[in-house]
Amino acid sequence: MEEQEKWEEFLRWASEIGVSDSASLSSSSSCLGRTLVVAHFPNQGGRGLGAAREIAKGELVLRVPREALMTTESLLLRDEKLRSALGRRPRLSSTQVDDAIWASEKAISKVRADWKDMVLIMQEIGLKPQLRSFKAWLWASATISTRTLHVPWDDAGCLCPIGDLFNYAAPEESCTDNEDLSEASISSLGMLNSERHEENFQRLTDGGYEEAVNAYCFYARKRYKKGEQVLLSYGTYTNLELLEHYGFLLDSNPNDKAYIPIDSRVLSSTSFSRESIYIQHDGRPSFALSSALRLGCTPQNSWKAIGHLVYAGAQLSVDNEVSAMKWLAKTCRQVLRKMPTTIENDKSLLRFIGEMQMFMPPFCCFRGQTCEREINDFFQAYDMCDGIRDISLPKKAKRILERWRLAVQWRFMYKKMLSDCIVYCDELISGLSISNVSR
Ligand SMILES: C[S@@+](CC[C@H](N)C(=O)[O-])C[C@H]1O[C@@H](n2cnc3c(N)ncnc32)[C@H](O)[C@@H]1O
Repeated sequence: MEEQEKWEEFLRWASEIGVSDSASLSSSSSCLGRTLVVAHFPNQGGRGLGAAREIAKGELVLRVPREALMTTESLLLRDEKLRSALGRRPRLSSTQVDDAIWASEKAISKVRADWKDMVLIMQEIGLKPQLRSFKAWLWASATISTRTLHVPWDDAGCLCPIGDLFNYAAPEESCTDNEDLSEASISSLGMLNSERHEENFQRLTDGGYEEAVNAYCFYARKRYKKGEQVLLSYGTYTNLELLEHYGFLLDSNPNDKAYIPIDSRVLSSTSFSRESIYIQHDGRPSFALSSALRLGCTPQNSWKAIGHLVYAGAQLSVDNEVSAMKWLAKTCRQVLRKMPTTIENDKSLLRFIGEMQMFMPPFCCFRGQTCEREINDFFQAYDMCDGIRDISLPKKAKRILERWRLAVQWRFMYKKMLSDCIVYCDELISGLSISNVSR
C-alpha cells in the first residue's frame, strides 16, 4: 500500500474510534481538519500538527478516547502469548541523567540490557528473527519512548494515536499573558470547562488523561494563528534530556542546566540536593548554587548561625558575594580550559557540518579546518576516509552527520552557559566592587 493510502486509512481508523479535533462528533473520514492539520515544519520537528484556523489559548484542540490508547493493559488483553510470557518476568527500569558521557553510556548499556532481557520473550511470542534483532529493538524502543504519554493507571504510559504527532515546545516560565479565550472559541469547542482549563495551566504539560470524559485531551497553551505549528510541552527537560529521550535539542531552552564540579566542602555546607546546584540556561547560578557558594565561602563554624539567611536567599556581605562569584567564575574557566575544543572551534565546526549536510564535498576539503583532527577521527570511525562520495547510502551519511551536529551543538551550548556565567560573575563582581568603593 502506498504511503499516502496508509496515512488516509490511519486517519479514517482514528476518526472511527473517536479521535477528534472538534467537539462536534461528525462522520468525517478524517479525525483532523477542523482545528488541526498534519503539516511539515522543517526547523521544528519535521512532521507535526498545524493550526487549521485561529486557535484561542486554552482551547481543547484534540481528544483521543481511552479505547484508542495503547497501554500495557490493552496490549495484554489482546495478546494471550505476550500476557503469559510477560507474566513470568515483571520489570524494566527508568533512567536519571547526570552528565553527557555518563548519560549516553548508560543509555546504550540500558537499551542493550533491556533487549537481552526481552530476547527470550520475543522468541516465546513468536516474533520473526528480523524483528528480534538489536537494530529492530532500537527502532521499537526509541519509537515508543519518544511517543509515550503519561496515564494514571499504567507506569509504562500509553501510545496515543494522532496525539503523538505534536512536536515539542518547552513549557513557558509563566503563563500570565492575557490572551483570553474568546466567547466564539468557547462555544466552538463546547467541552471546555473553565475549571479544567485552569487545572491545565497549573501543570507543565498541555495534555492529560481526563477521567470525566474518558479521553486524553490536549489544550492550546497559547493563541495560534492559522498555519502555525501547534506545539505541546511533554514536560520540563534540559537539552541533554531532550537529546537522550527525544533525539533533538532546542536552540533556546529555558530549562537547560549546566552542572560543574563543586567541591565536597561546598556541597556539604547545605542540604540542597546535587541536582539543584547548577548554572541556568542564561548563565546565572541556580538559587541552590548561589546559596551553597555563599555558605561555602564562610568558615564552617559559622554555618549554623547564618544558614537561615542563606536559605532565605540573602547576600551575607559584599566580600562574601565577591568570593562566591570569583570561585564560580574560576571554576567555569577551569572547566572550559580543560575541554579539547573552544566555543569558537565548536561554532566553526557547526558551520562546517551544516555545510556538509547541504553539500558534501570530497574529504580533501576538510584539510586546514579548525577541528581537522575531530573531522578526521569522525571519518575514520565511520570508515569514510576516502570522502563521503564513497558512502553508498546517502541517508545513512545524513543520519550520522546529524548525530554529530547534535553532539557538537550540545557541547557548544554547555560551554555557552559556562561562558555566560563567567560574564555574569565578572559583572557582578565589578558592580559590587564599585559600590563598595563609593561607600
Ligand atoms: C511525539 S513525536 C512528534 C511527531 C514527529 N515529528 C512525527 O513525525 O511523528 C516526537 C519526535 O518529534 C521530533 N521533535 C519533536 N519536537 C521537536 C522539536 N521542537 N525540534 C526538533 N524535533 C522535534 C523528535 O524527533 C521527537 O523524538
